[in-house]
Amino acid sequence: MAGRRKLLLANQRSLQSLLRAGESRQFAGAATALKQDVQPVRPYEDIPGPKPIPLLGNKFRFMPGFRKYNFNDMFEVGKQFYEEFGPISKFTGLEPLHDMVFVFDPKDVETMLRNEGPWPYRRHLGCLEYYRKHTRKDFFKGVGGVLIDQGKDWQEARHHVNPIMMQTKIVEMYTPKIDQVAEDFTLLLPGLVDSKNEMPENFNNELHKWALESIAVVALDTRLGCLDANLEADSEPQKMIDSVHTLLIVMHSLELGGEAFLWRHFPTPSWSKFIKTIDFFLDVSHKYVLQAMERSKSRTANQEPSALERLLKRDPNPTRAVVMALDMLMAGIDTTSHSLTNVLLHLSENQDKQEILHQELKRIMPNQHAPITNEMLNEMKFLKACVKESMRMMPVVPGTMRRTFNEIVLSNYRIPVGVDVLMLNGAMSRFSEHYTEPEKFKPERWFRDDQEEKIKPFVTLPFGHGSRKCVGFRFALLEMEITLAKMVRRFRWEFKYGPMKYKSALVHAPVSPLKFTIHKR
Ligand code: HEM
Repeated sequence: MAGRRKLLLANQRSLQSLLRAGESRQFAGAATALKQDVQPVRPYEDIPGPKPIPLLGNKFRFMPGFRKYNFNDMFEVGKQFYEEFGPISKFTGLEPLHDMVFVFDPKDVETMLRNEGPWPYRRHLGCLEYYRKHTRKDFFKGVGGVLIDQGKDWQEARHHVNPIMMQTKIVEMYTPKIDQVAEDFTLLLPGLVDSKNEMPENFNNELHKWALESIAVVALDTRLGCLDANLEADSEPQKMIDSVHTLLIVMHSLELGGEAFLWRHFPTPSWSKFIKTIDFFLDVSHKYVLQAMERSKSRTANQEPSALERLLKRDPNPTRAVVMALDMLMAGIDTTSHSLTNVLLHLSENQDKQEILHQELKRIMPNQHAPITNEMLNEMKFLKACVKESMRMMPVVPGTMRRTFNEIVLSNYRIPVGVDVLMLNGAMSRFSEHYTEPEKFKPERWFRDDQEEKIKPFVTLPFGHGSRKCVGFRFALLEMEITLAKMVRRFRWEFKYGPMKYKSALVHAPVSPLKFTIHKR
């Protein structure tokens, strides 16, 4: 009895110190957890995880010969950590990186995300920050942008961008333009296949072109021309396409690969390529932003301004508009093209679901070539469910990360300030305690009236959550839904070379050749 009272007292004391340490509102979640659970809060040191060794910490685990954990596949790492250590684990000794805590319990995800504070901190790309804040500070003059800024600067940037990028009405204005890009892309498909109706090995590049052309419509207010036939090698669209390809490779090398940290000391080969490529991106974006500024001067009152013109209206500093355009190009290409690939793969593996989708599309789009409107999209319930289900099973961003800015209690462990909490929602979305038959592609589970499935919050978050959620998620969905509708309305898709292999780089990407077979309907 005395021992129990002691525990309760300790519990109350730790709760009081927690409440004293921060704003009481922010610990509401933790407080409820503590009241219900009489277990004393355990110290950070007790969280299980791979043991660091003197001098090298846990960094040796990335060296050849010591790779017990498969860091090339974040889903696999998640599974390995969960099976070895349980629902919470820590990965320390990674300096100069901060300690990481991996969580797999939706209650912890909720506590963390409800306590992320006014300026949620997500670890950002060091090479991009260095480029904007040091290498080219002549141009950026301290403007970092939503991708890399933190604190008040980040909040200020989102304050300008949210009312434009996150507003359904503005996003819906883009449907005809996004539809035109999707139409141009779909018309190219029959010309890409070989005599067996198979896509080429590098179909991935074609999808990148589509994603670049689509997001440029929003970010740069222009059609770049990436889908034009016979592009000259030194034409702007071809150079943009090549640059996207180069950036994806070199940024991975600078952030996670062989040159990570080295570039801070001397200009490594990837760093030099990175500067050359991103300077080109900067020049192109600057040019189109200046053109939009000119256009907006001659806009009449009855003409709707574009998203870029609205951004410039809210904040006439063109540097901010250029930075936002760059962020959209950096964050909106491979994410969208890989997500579309994944839906096509899931539909190829599940021909019965593809047929249900085809029937829905035939009903809503009796004329294959007629433009898709917002009203038609709203009717495409099964299509939307297919996209959601595919993103549950294979999200391109396997988890959400937040750095603690105050002490917090997760799974009854005290987490100190400055720890990167990685919420592995991708792995959680495949747990049978959260979904019935989680390994099965069942779009119907997303219907509200589905009797078998009651969707739990904080499990599946492919676009993140809260005030730092993906700023482009509405545009990403619009692009994917319109293009998928056209692709499945006109062709039956098959993939004969599965299972697809994946690799986690900056995003979790399909890496086997995308040799889809298409059959004209
Ligand atoms: C299917 C495609 C996409 C996926 C799965 C995706 C996913 C994500 C995720 C998970 C985050 C982090 C959210 C968080 O920390 O809570 C994010 C951030 C972001 N995304 Fe996306 N994204 C996609 C497409 C796009 C597009 C098309 C754009 C451009 C318009 C975009 C722009 C951004 C930006 C700028 C951020 C940083 C936001 C901030 O830190 O405030 N994304 N995205």
